Amino acid sequence: MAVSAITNVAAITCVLVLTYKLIIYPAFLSPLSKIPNAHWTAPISPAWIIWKRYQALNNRTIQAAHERLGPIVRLGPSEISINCVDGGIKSVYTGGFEKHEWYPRVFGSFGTVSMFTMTDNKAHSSRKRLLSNIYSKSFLQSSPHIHLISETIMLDRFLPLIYKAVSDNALVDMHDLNQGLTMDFVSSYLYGLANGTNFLQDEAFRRRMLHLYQCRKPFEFYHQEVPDLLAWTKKIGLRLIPKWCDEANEVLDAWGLGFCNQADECMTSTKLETEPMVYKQLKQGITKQQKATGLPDEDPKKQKCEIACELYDHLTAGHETSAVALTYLFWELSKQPELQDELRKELLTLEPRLTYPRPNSSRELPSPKSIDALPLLEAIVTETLRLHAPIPGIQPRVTPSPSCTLAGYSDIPANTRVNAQAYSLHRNPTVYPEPESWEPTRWLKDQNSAAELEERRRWFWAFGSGGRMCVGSNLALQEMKLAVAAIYTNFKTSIVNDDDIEAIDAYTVKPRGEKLILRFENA
Ligand code: HEM
Repeated sequence: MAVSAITNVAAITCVLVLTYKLIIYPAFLSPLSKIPNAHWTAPISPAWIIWKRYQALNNRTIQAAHERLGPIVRLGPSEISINCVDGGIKSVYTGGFEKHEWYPRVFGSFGTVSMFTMTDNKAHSSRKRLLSNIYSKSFLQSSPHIHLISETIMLDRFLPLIYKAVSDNALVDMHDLNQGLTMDFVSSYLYGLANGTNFLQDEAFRRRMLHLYQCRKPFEFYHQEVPDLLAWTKKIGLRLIPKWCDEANEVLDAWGLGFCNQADECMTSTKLETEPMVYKQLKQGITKQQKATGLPDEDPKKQKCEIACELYDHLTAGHETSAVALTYLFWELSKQPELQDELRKELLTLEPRLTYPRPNSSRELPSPKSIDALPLLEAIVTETLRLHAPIPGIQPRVTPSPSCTLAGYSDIPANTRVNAQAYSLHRNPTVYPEPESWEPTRWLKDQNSAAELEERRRWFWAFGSGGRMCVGSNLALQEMKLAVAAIYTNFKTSIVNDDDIEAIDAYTVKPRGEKLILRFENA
């Protein structure tokens, strides 16, 4: 009798403690309980947001919650979303909150981490210091390597393809071609022009590799949001991620490693065609850092994996994002023939012009600086990156110890997952009136006040902000502007098939239909 009374008291105590810990404290007493709930179950369970993520509705769901509840919302017992600059992205991202493990869980490769996937700020800064300079605007604009890459890709691959399509009256899948263009560009800079891809001219290989890369994406959810479930199911022999994803990973890893082997053979080259700019900078930097520690040289195999992992991220982050931005830019412009004419007028002020075929076989292109200075082109690119941000999804960070204040809410406990998303920041109607409308003029100096432009710039988050901001933004902008300038100097575009052009709801996006069929005509 006494024993059963003790058991009962223990059981009741247990229930009371659990009720307090799992319901009463998080829902009513935690400092997070003051933050508006995106869903009534958010304080006690992350299930509802995980379910939305499983259904690929993350970005839209969070946006709807901010529209209803304001600049800060609670998504789960220990997860919040912010949607403001002051007290929001300025505190979290410029303030250097560390990355959440979400990144290495899904994007890790070669058994190690890269600048993109490192959670620790110190290790990250030391890696970023090695690479910032060769991705800076001034370096890229005056780089003879980028000059040769631009000339080769534009004059020998991209423009001849479009020119031929016009002559043959053939249609062009611009989304497919954009991925070829950006992969050729970024891989040539990473590993050397002679070692990079030639996706533009090798259609079959391009389609195969892009398919392998894209086919794994629907399964990223499991790594990102339910890693424990993935581990448990694996233990009992149940596969949530199909075997062919592993096979695709193997092929892609071998491909990434192959680039590094080729680049390594060109380490001593100073020829523009073969010198592997980013590879060389990274390898020399990592070796120097290792020497500075005074410890023995790093195991060459380990170093190889570190470099392969880092550069594989640049290859993937670098081609996919710029390609999708170009797809939406061509789509928007193809709906507006008058704006194409206006842009062409601006492009014809370039010296020399980007005319194709080349007059007198000249290969000289206008300087990147002169292309960068064109206001309408700049406005068109910026507006595309606002409305069709290639990374519109959440960028999770963790709050620091012991606590912090965000959007006016104080005592937010350490280790709370906090996200912002460009999808929402770019849809603030006070900053961007009629946010769903693609309106390049909102970025023009002569049509907006300095204060309006400054505010729009502050909320513009296509490349993120702070120490973890995109390292490749200047490369992306330079190659995109060159491609758009080359096209609209010479051609007019119109839409033939844009079925399912609406973007998927994900961290990185693409059109649901994975195509954009355009007709090109001589301008
Ligand atoms: C329009 C094109 C691009 C867009 C919109 C874009 C966007 C972004 C964003 C939003 C981030 C931060 C992500 C996060 O913290 O979750 C990022 C990081 C990064 N991006 Fe880009 N990116 C573009 C092009 C490129 C290119 C061309 C490269 C390669 C050279 C590149 C390499 C990287 C790397 C390595 C990081 C990690 C940086 C760090 O953690 O310090 N990106 N990018």
